[in-house]
Amino acid sequence: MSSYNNSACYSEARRVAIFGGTHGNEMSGVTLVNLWMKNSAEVQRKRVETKPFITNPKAVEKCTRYVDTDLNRAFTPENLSAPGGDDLPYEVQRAQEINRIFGPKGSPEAYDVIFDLHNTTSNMGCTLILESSKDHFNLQMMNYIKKAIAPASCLVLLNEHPLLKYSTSRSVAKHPVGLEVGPQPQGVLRSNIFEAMRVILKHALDFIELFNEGMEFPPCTVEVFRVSERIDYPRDANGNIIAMVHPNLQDGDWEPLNPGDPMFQTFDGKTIHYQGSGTVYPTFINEAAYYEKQQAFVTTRRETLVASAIRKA
Ligand SMILES: CC(=O)N[C@@H](CC(=O)O)C(=O)O
Ligand SMILES: [Zn+2]
Repeated sequence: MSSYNNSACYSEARRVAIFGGTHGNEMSGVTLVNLWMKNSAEVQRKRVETKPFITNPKAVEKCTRYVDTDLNRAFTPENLSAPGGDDLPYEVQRAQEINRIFGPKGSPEAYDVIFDLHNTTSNMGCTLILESSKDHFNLQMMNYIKKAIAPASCLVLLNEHPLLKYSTSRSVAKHPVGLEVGPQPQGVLRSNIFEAMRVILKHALDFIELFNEGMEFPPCTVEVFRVSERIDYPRDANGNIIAMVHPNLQDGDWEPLNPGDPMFQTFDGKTIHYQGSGTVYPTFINEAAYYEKQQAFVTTRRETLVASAIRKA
């Protein structure tokens, strides 16, 4: 019996995957997953079967983000059901394979949890990315990890924006978790970033083990940063970028940005100010991979979510 009158039940989370190389040039995830594929003792738990998996081996081989198209945008219903076999773009074929192994997406057979390991060139520190504010299992996991790593910190980015949300590799799981750690240049390994990622994974797996052992987690609150708006670089009539991230904003991920604050600096030295309606928390500031996506940074708004008590069904 539960000691809380409002606890959410989730089935045991036995099948867990750790994805690396969804982007082939994000080296912490690639390296950790390769390491754990050789020897997975570190990521196994008594009641958890963990499968480390390289999702985009061709991109890893070439040390590039992707070969034909971004794998972390490819898990749409259209792609996952597209006929065409070998004629499809490589990442669409790969998405279908991953969906067969770890999904099918949205079905009871899908993996319980997928951690997808990413690095960013932005100064974001440790960031966990969620896709739903209603997944109390994941919210409890966030609370557990935050407490376990204190006084170090990790923030939670909530991407459930109707237009800005995308179809991620991890979205085939019942409980998708993105882990984004930076700053780390593309194709580069930094020991501090690698170790930070490793520690988060350890606590995440400990949480799942405790849950599977039957531990009940009391209600809690979790601070999240909800994706609000995509901000592009200023451009001329031909679409060419005419300004850079302003020095005051550069590396200022998660710092409040207020109306009137400097945002961009044109090549001839003019400052462009933020014109929004209130305080936002910018993140993914000057991420290298987002130039092709016309995104200089995203704004987020801070909110506190309530997670119900959870226990194993
Ligand atoms: C820099 C980077 O690749 N970020 C990830 C974020 C995520 O996993 O949601 C992406 O755009 O797919
Ligand atoms: Zn990535």
